[in-house]
Amino acid sequence: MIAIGLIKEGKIPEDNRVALTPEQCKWVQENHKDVKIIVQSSKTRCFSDNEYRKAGIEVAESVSKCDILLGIKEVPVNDLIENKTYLFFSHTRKKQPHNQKLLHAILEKKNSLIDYECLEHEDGQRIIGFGFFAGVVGAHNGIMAYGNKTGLFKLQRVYKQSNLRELIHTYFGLKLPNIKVAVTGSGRVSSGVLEVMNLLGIIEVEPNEFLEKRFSYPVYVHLKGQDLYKHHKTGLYNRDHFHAYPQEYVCNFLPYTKTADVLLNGIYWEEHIPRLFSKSDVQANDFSIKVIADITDDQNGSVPINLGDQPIEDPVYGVDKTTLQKTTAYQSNTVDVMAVGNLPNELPKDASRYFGEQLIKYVLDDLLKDGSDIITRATIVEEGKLTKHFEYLNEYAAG
Ligand SMILES: NC(=O)c1ccc[n+]([C@@H]2O[C@H](COP(=O)([O-])OP(=O)(O)OC[C@H]3O[C@@H](n4cnc5c(N)ncnc54)[C@H](O)[C@@H]3O)[C@@H](O)[C@H]2O)c1
Repeated sequence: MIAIGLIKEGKIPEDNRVALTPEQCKWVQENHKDVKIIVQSSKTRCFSDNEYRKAGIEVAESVSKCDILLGIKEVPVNDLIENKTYLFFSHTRKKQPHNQKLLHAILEKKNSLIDYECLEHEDGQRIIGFGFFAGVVGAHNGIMAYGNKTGLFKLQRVYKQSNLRELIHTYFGLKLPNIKVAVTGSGRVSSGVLEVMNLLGIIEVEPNEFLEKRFSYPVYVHLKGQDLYKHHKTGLYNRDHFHAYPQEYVCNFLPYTKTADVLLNGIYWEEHIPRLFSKSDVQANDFSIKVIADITDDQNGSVPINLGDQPIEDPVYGVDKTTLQKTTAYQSNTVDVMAVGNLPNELPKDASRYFGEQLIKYVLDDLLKDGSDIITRATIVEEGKLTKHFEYLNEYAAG
């Protein structure tokens, strides 16, 4: 018998998502007779202890009897139990300083660590992620902020709805003004954004139409890599080349800053990738963007006026167009920025259900059997030792 524990999230602020919903736990137990799931009691999880009990799942204060422990966010060092296999987002593979002690403790306590972020299909596509729901919530919040700023319409908060279906109901009867929305990115975040565009009845137009035409109804343009970047010499875009040599590319986004009202940003960004625009572009008289939902959410990243994160309850701040300093949102001289690092927590039940589905489909069988290439590539630590793929973390983990 293999015992799997769903751990109570210990990171502050506490995450309300979970790796398997009550229904999914029930399904796993019914379809894997050799598996028992124990849920660690939690008052803040999006599914209550009682919902698990009703599904026939044991709820307990401790999961120390379990072999495999599933969490979401980083496990506090003092909560780590020795000799267990943990799965969670450890945020250690880029040597993040704030998690150095955690990796060190995992080695000391002879744990194994499989990081969800490193679970990838053969072609490098990530198996598990919450991007779609970040896109849904971020797009909603961006359009909501535009409504708040202009007073033209009012959208409700996502986290006050119990799930995505209920959120969709709140869109009934809503008539948006003829705004122009620029959507960037081609991953899961942007697919969540496009879902909301369609649900809100915002119509897709081509880049040239978006730049040149006026519309009497709300429109959006979807800008992917090939629309956003070109090689500084050849003027061409090649995806693999761009990923390898982003510093050789320039960004074509500037004209959109002079016609869009809202930017919903979902591109992948890292240091050498050109930014969408520069800080000083915001000061130009013809900078037309009033609201930016920076769903990607890198401080001073693709959106250079991302001046840091906000909590879910208060997601938007203003950036003064003259001083470029953070200020109160929704003033006449501000570009209003929505920047939240845990957007999927506004739709925790849907996000958890999706997460569990991917886990069951692509990971669980391998985890219960002898492992697989997917599991091997995502295993950072095995029984207290860094694996071959992650030996580069040696110094970091020792510190
Ligand atoms: N604010 C939040 O709560 C939140 C939640 C989830 C994701 N995010 C962030 O949003 C961004 C997009 O996430 P996603 O889930 O859409 O990602 P994804 O992995 O689904 O898609 C990323 C896209 O970027 C491209 N890409 C991958 N590697 C690249 C590289 N080296 N250079 C350029 N492009 C590359 C991929 O081809 C893909 O189209 C990420 O930065 C992610 O961290 C934020």
